[in-house]
Amino acid sequence: MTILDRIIAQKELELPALLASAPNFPTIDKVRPSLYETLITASTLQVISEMKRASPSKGDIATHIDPVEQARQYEEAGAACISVLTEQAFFKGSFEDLHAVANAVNIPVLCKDFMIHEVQIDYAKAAGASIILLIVAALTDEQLKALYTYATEKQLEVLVEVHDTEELQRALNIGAKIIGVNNRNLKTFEVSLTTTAEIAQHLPPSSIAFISESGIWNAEDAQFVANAGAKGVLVGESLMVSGNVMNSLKALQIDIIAKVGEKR
Ligand SMILES: O=C(O)c1ccccc1NCC(=O)[C@H](O)[C@H](O)COP(=O)(O)O
Repeated sequence: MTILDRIIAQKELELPALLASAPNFPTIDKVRPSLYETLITASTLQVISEMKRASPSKGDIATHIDPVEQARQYEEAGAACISVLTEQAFFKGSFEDLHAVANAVNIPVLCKDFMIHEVQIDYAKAAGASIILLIVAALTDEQLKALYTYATEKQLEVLVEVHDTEELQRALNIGAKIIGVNNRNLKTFEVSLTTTAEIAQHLPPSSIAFISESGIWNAEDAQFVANAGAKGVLVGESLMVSGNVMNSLKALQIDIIAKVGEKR
């Protein structure tokens, strides 16, 4: 069984409890900017900054950090979006973290979880997310389409995550507008930024907002994925352990103005 299989099995175990109750978070009444619009109009690499306490590949990363304080620093440093890991068993996150962060900031907020059922999207929305993640590798084509449609009908944006060209095609088939390449192989934990460069070559010349996820530590990494065509990066561990969020995040916001005729 791969780690992704184990996480999905855990999600299936948790579904009955979610289905048996309704989300009960105080309403957050905020109109957030569209991440998609921010990405396709940006002239600097946009940073989606993640609140990540722990992970299956690294164990505990930063369990002591307060999500609201971290989120405020991300927003102040110019993050385009805040990703909040809500998965509990493997990442030590929660919908409560998501709600607290969504309440504290005005930028887009991504519910980073392993979605397999509409009820999880209901919880994400109720907790204040403006974006959800769908991982192609975790879903059948039917599930992917159904969850994508369900989320967009609820006025949520959707980040569709892929790791190879076959998954990219499946994301394109459902009309995904924001596509993230995860540089981390969720089956082996191997991280390689060349995954972004390889998959970018298969992107159609269209207005897809293309993001590179995982393994981004410094300006050199940011430059590498920007050269491959990324408009944004999703960054967790390096910002969680940096000790200076402002400097670390700003270092990633490199210039990405495309030359005339160049495909980005
Ligand atoms: O991070 C993991 O170990 C992991 C394992 C299995 C499934 C997902 C996993 N991470 C989720 C993510 O996609 C990352 O948190 C995110 O892209 C940020 O990555 P990083 O900057 O390398 O912390």
